[in-house]
Amino acid sequence: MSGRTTALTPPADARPPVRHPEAPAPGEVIGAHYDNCFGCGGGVPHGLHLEVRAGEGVRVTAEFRVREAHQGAPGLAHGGVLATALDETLGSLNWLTRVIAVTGRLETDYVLPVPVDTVLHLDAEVSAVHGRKIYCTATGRIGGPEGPVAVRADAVFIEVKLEHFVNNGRPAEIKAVLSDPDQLKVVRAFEVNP
Ligand SMILES: CCCCCCCCCCCCCCCC(=O)SCCNC(=O)CCNC(=O)[C@H](O)C(C)(C)COP(=O)(O)OP(=O)(O)OC[C@H]1O[C@@H](n2cnc3c(N)ncnc32)[C@H](O)[C@@H]1OP(=O)(O)O
Repeated sequence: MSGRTTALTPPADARPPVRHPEAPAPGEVIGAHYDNCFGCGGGVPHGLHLEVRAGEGVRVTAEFRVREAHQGAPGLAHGGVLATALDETLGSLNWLTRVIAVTGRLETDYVLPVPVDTVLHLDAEVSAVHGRKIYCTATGRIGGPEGPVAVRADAVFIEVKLEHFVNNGRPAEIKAVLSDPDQLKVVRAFEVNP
């Protein structure tokens, strides 16, 4: 990290993140948390369809192919879409800690333009935890997992309870989720870690 706002710097008494004993094994694909999620859901035709894998420790990797629907400038990915890819990858870290958290702050650096059809190789990790604040970073590389960094982000996610979604989501979608057995498995994964 460099030149970051104070809010993105963990305080001195922050602690290292803890991988949950039931976290997906390294290399395992972390499935979509919601079919209609713009970042990972299979039910969104123009979505990112991000495929995320668990890594070692509290780390994930992901791939995202930029498609025509993701353009900003002609032939280039929209910056907001790239921020979404970083945000979604960071959000997937929830599955390694089994702590449910939402983005509080996301600061993004755009280093290289990303053409349509490029595969963005993402990785993200939690660097520190302080109370409900989860400090994390992500990078997106092009030309391969070891290629040059095209985008990167530092973020603070804030731990929330399931009520955050139940109380704030549109009732129709909440009702549908709570009556879907597959979706309930996602909810239960977090209920075991209150
Ligand atoms: C039935 C449903 C099934 C659901 C199944 C599971 C679904 C799993 C979905 C996962 C999805 C992931 C997808 C990708 C990640 C998104 O995109 S998440 C969506 C984007 N983010 C949001 O919508 C969040 C909107 N913001 C909020 O709701 C509220 O501001 C927050 C973030 C919950 C915080 O509110 P709050 O709980 O009142 O927090 P508060 O007590 O004021 O502060 C707590 C601490 O956090 C710090 N803090 C608060 N806000 C910030 C901030 N913006 N920046 C820095 N620090 C902050 C405070 O300073 C405080 O620090 P301490 O004083 O403790 O040191």
